[in-house]
Parts: sequence; C-alpha cells; structure tokens
Amino acid sequence: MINTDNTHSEADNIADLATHAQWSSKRGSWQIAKDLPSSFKYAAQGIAYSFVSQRNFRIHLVIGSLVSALSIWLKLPFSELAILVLTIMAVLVLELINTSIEAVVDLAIGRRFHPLARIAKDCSAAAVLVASLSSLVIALLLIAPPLLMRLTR
Ligand SMILES: Nc1ncnc2c1ncn2[C@@H]1O[C@H](COP(=O)(O)OP(=O)(O)OP(=O)(O)O)[C@@H](O)[C@H]1O
Repeated sequence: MINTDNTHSEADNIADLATHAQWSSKRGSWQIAKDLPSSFKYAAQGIAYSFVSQRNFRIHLVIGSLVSALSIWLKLPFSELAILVLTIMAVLVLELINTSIEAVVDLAIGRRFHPLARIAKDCSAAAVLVASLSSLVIALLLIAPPLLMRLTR
C-alpha cells in the first residue's frame, strides 16, 4: 500500500513504489526462485524440456557440436571460433524462446484455432529459421576455405 500522508518522505514513497511494483510483477508466479542455484535449476529444467520435447533443438545441438569440432580440427583462429559459437548459441537461444512462445500460446488458448496464435507461432518459428540460415552462411564462409585447403593438400 502506498502511503500518502506527510509522515512519509519522497524517498520512502519511491521505495514503496519499487517494492509494490516488484511484488505486483511476481503476483502471478506459482513459485519464485529463492536463490541463484534455484534460478540455474529452473533454467536447466527449461533446457532439458526443450531437448526432450523439441526435435529441432536436438538437430541444432548436433549440427552445432559437429561444426564446433570441425572448426577446432581446422585450427580456426579464436576470433572466428567466437563468431561460430555466437551464431550456434543464437540459434539455440531462439529455439528455446520459440518453445516458450509455443507453450504460452497453448496455455492461453489451448487447442482452439486462432489466427493470432498462428501468427505468434509462425513468426517465432521464422525467427529460428532466419537465424539458422544466417548461421549456415557464416559457417560456410568460415569453414569452407580452410576445409578445401586441408582436403586438397
Ligand atoms: N492454436 C492455433 N491456432 C492457429 N494455428 C495454430 C495453432 N497452433 C498451431 N498452429 C499452427 O500450426 C503450426 C505448428 O504449431 P505447433 O504448436 O505444432 O508448433 P511446432 O510444430 O512444435 O513448431 P516448431 O517446429 O517450430 O517447434 C504453427 O506454426 C501454426 O501455424
């Protein structure tokens, strides 16, 4: 409750507002991470759920691991390895967000058809596709030349 009488200073009111906003935003949560290890545990649960339930997540993980192994074998410079790691992780991150959006849409409308649900899911899947295509192009640009050199030596 925000106090409006004169015994409260401006700073007290701002502190009250901050506390109020913090608790309002958490009101809908069933459970709140109480410490850092709990936050990591919930994040790990999200990764495990995506791995088990999403075929595309597993495919991206396998391709990402192969590309990383190939890059190390080719002894790519650290800067190029960093670019590859960034693009592989971007695809996995978007796959996780896609899974999250699908779950939220299903939670909101269940098994009913809705054009907005279709748009939300299609755009979220499109984000993964665009990131996958761009990471494919980046991988080809960085890996193809040294691989060809190695194979034709
Ligand atoms: N409630 C809905 N209303 C309208 N269209 C829907 C709805 N649910 C799914 N769709 C359509 O079906 C497609 C597949 O939805 P689904 O929830 O099965 O995703 P998915 O196959 O798991 O996607 P991804 O392969 O990206 O994980 C969506 O992209 C959307 O076009």
